[in-house]
Amino acid sequence: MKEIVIIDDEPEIRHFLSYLLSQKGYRVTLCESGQDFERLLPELDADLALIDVKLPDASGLDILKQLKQAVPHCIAIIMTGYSTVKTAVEAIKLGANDYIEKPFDSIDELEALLDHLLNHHHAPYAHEISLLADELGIMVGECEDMHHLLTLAHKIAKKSLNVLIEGETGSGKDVLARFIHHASHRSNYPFIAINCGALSVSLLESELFGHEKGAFTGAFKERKGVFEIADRGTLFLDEIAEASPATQVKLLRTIETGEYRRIGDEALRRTNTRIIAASHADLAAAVKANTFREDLLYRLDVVKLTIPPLRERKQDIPLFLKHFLKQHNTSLSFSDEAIEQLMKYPWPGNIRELANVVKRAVTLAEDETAMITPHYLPEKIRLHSPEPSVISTDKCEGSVLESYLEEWTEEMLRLWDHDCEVNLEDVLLHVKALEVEVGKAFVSKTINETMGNRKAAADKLKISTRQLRYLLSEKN
Ligand SMILES: Nc1ncnc2c1ncn2[C@@H]1O[C@H](COP(=O)(O)OP(=O)(O)OP(=O)(O)O)[C@@H](O)[C@H]1O
Repeated sequence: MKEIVIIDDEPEIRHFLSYLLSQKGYRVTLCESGQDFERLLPELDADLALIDVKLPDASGLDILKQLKQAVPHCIAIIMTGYSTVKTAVEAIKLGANDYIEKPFDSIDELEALLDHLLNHHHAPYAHEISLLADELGIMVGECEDMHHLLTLAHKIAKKSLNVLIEGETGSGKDVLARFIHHASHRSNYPFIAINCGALSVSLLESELFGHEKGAFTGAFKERKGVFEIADRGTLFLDEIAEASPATQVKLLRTIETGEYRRIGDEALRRTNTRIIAASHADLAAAVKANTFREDLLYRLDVVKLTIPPLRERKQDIPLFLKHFLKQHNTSLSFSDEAIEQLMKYPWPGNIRELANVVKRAVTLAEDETAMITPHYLPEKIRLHSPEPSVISTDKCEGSVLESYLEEWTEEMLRLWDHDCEVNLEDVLLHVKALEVEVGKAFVSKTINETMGNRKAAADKLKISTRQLRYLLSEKN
């Protein structure tokens, strides 16, 4: 017989759960305080624990840690009130299997959750995650941090919580947002992605909230906004840090109340959209720099998922290569030397950059060879040495630029001296690489100066944010 322990100081909750679960044939043990739990712990061998997040003499998180240490196989569910949802998410990060909100909305759902957890436990979750990832063309890889991240994303997907995804450019924020949408109960409704950095203030507001006919010059007919289109679905707000202060205020209001107005319309409309926001910039730093609203960050950052950059999960590079080769439907493979070279490169553009490198190599190598050798890799990768000779987006000190320029000049003079056969295309690629790296260095330096505010950096450099993203090789 499966044993369930209930740790809650409210007698009504203990009695209700005890009655419900005994009826279902589970053996139930009750604890009314942290002290009670500690007394029981040495003898405890429960299959499932329901833990109140706040007890008068202990925190649910401490109890969870003790439980996971003493009885690792025990399934843990945190019981929380709305105001403590953030703590519940914290509990999931610490190993809780799920959380439920009190008062319980639906007893059926609670029963179904307990039955599912007790009868299918860990393996099916991993299985469900890998099935969904396959379906969406997501390569999960072997990095433990990524596995934790996807497990957490999968667990919270079914809750109506806003999510904030942080991660460097090209690291897979959009991919993760789609994964959450498809793992949620909203998957039959639209997933809409919108880039807050790519549109002017008025265009962004019209995209978000919609407009009435004649609301502004050029508004020839009425238009739905994405809050309306993604009703009951998911709205992915990419590059949220770049929304203007005025748009941030409107977003905050809609996120808080679920209400909005189309531009040029007085009527109040309602939306039930889950927000997933993403930023490559550190939003906490943006709040400190007064470029992002603290209250908006608080609303968005209910669950924060941080994607590690590719350079911190290089063990996955060979798997990504296979994944992308398969997508190109080719029999080509990478030589050991090419893989070695790819493993040394720091990948400032992350997975997008890697995908582009594979695409380029396949295009060049197809019909010429069966093996992609370093020859088919871009200069920046072939020339890269583990020392910081290539400018990365987060290292933009003058010395790094200087050493890159020195290396570039040396290589150009070598080509010029004709001691080897010259392929003019290679020379021109080398010139192009210089343009790219110098552009990137200026942009990175300016973004650092503006504390991550891309709009301010673009203004300072007298370019558009779209151009800035292009210079950072963020868009194909
Ligand atoms: N785990 C993954 N498996 C397969 N492909 C991936 C994975 N992660 C990212 N990619 C691919 O890498 C590219 C960039 O991913 P994505 O657009 O999600 O990055 P991003 O962090 O949202 O970028 P940006 O900061 O520019 O918005 C896409 O082509 C995507 O398909």
